[in-house]
Amino acid sequence: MVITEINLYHIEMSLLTPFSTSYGTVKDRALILIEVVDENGLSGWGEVVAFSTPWYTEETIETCTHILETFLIPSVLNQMLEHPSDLQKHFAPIKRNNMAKAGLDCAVWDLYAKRLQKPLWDVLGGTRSKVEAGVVVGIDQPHKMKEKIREHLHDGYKRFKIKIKPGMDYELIKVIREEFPELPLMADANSAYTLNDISLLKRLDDFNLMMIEQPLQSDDIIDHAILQKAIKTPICLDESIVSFDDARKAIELGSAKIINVKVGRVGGLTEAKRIHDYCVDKEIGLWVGGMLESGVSRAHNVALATLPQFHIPGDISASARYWNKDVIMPEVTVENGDITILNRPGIGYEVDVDYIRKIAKKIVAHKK
Ligand SMILES: O=C(O)CCC(=O)c1ccccc1C(=O)O
Ligand SMILES: [Mg+2]
Repeated sequence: MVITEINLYHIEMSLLTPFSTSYGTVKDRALILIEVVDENGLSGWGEVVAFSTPWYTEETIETCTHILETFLIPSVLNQMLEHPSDLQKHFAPIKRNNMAKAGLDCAVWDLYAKRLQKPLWDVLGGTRSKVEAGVVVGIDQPHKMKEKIREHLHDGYKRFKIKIKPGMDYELIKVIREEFPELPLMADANSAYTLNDISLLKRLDDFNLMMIEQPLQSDDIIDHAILQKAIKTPICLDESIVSFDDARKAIELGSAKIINVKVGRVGGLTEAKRIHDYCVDKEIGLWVGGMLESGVSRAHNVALATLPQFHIPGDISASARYWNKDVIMPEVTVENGDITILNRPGIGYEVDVDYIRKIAKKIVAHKK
């Protein structure tokens, strides 16, 4: 296939409820939707999930725009690609900038599957016809967090993640556990602790959490290995894993028993699948993470989650959990805690281009 045109749609959507983590709060979500068009006029879609500020990783929407327009798009436009994994050699001279790469990678995977007239989940090697949905409750007053959990339980979600931070940890989880003793519960610290907090982190073993996500700093895989030896709760790494090699090293060191795979963080579906395949042999638990993203990226996440090692329900919730109106048709829905896979070519959901054009702050077309 030859990509003859690449369009960047800069959009902004307001979250229905602000989302708070140990780093801060997100309310208005800026995103870039990427459309790649082939020589036959067929389109594939991807999304840049970086935030406006570098709080989660070092990338931002602005750095991604720069890297895409100056390096990634020129390296791909009008090149012959046999398979989406051919992008890796075009990306190789450009270090990191994974969210910029992932946006393009996902668009090319969607296009590739559409050209084959096959669903993306099938082309990726998925084996499930539905995926289990989990949900995240941001940091808030404990009674409000419990209220949210009650609502989401009612909606059927199968795994509950709460955000924690110093001062909102032991007592918070305790009050939640008192009301929900059997809840499949986990906590995400977004790097808010250090090894100085080891006694507190040990005490969290009291709560039978499914896992604790990214308790220590992003690059602390050695410290995470020390912590994992000291606590019973399985450690799940998020921010620390930005590549296949990071996953390999963290597993080798014993820094985690579980990995949260985010397509954006690792640079696309090709790298995500490599991590997946490695973790099958190593018996590492896997789930698909979320980035408060639009339906385009949610659709890619659903496809990825059909791969066999994704046994744990991910941060893949219904569109309506985030947005008044999503950019795909139909929206992603959760029924009895499951998202049913659509058996249509590519991501399976239709992108609402009219709506995107209407809300876009800027549309930039690239062709030679
Ligand atoms: O998409 C979601 O439902 C929320 C997922 C989430 O927790 C998150 C959202 C934005 C940035 C980082 C994280 C995280 O997993 O740490
Ligand atoms: Mg996380």
